[in-house]
Amino acid sequence: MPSHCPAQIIDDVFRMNEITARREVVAVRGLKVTFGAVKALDGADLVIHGGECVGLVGHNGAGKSTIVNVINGSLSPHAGEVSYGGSRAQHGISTARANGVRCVFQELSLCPNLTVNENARVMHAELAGWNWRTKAAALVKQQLGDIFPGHGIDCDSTIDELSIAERQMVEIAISFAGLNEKSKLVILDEPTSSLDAGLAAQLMAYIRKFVGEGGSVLLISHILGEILSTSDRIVVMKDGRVVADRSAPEFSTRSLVEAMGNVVREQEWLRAADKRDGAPVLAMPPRRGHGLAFQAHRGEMIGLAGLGGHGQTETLLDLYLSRNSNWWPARRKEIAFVAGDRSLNGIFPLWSILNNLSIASLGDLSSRSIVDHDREGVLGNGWKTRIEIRTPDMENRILSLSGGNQQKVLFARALATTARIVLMDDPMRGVDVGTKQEVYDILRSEAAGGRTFIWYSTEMDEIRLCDRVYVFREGAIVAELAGDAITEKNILEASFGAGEAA
Ligand SMILES: Nc1ncnc2c1ncn2[C@@H]1O[C@H](COP(=O)(O)OP(=O)(O)OP(=O)(O)O)[C@@H](O)[C@H]1O
Repeated sequence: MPSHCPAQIIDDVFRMNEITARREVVAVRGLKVTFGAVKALDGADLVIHGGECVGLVGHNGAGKSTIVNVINGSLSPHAGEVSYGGSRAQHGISTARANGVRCVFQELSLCPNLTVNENARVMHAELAGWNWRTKAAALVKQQLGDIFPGHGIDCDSTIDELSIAERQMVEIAISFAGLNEKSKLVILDEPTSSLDAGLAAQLMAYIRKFVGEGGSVLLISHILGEILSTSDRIVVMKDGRVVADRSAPEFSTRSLVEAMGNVVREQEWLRAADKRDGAPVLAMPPRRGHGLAFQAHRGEMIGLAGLGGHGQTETLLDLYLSRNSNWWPARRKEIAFVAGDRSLNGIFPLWSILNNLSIASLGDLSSRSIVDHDREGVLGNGWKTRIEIRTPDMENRILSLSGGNQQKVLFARALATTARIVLMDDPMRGVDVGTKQEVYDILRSEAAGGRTFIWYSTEMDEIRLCDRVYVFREGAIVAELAGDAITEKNILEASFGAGEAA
């Protein structure tokens, strides 16, 4: 066996890394995909090399998920080329998988009635043989621990027993895991949409480790901070085309927003004066008999903060039920709800976009139980323009919309009602920066007009927009912050219970 001096070994390692880095993992060129009148991809090019994290950004409906569906083999382009590892092969899901392409979809795709370990078996056919359960359990446990140390997920639970954040964590872990062969390219479409800041940071750190070891990641996110901090290269899409493709340090938040075709707004969010005069419009005693009570006043924007899954969604549901009967629906609802898990609780998948939007306003749009379809159409077109729902026709099926555009419909459904209180369960999941700015303005003006918003958000920037914030820990409210006391530091301290021991 030849002996090598240490310098030579280091040289070899460097050379190997360079070869890996230049290796083309996936390349798509001149892709065209149309859905009826919509050009989802209009000549898009994208090349991903070994050992790099490519950030992919663009407005809702820009074509990001469509390009992903072509890369993972589930959608055949109408024109263009797809190659894996530098060579063209027959396009399809099995070719993509054989070339190490794994994908975490925006709409999570785990089987809800199977356990975590059984889902791993579905995704990894190589987990075969009489002891596949033991192998699956070891694989998932190890991968979850590597990405999300201290996760606390029981892998024998069925998926429907897990929170939306835990489901997202499981799907991410299963995609990175490899029994015989590691994944070469992991595509993450909005991977942090349901993760709180701590879990998102763990994932970003793992992505850097994975690409450092030669793997590749295509990271799609509307949270520009994580794109800028984690990617080596950033690709910007607009209307089905790639409009910018540069190394990450060449971008700033401003230049990214501009490249996406949005105008950067500098204006400061001025918090309104304290609105806690008069009787609260909504109140709830301390949850589980401990912690603080909840109160909301007319025109207040109240944030629910804390680590994900600590009782925020349950509080929203309790508040909703406190004003709604399950068995006798009110004609005019006092309270509207924007659901967090859009595919599970939000959209009616077989209905049109318009019907999905108007469903909560039918009482207002009808007389003698007959819906006035002209007024319904006006309502739909008004919101289509107001928050830019990208579709040629509101009569199209809701599933023809991109994920972010579906989310806008859910948002419009609640805002279009006459309800004076709006509960929002992380409603901006997957919504692009430009639209977010529009929506923040709408919220601000509606609150000034006396509407009350109760807003659970996993994004610190959104929590900072609120007048008052309740921080949750272990199912109860542990802190109340108002005005200038709403800072990331105070929220984190309350979330982790820092300072209590002191
Ligand atoms: N199955 C479909 N039927 C009809 N139109 C579709 C279908 N899938 C996607 N589209 C359209 O193709 C365009 C691109 O959608 P895509 O999902 O790729 O956007 P995206 O950039 O991923 O958006 P988002 O940020 O909201 O996820 C959109 O206009 C969408 O409405």
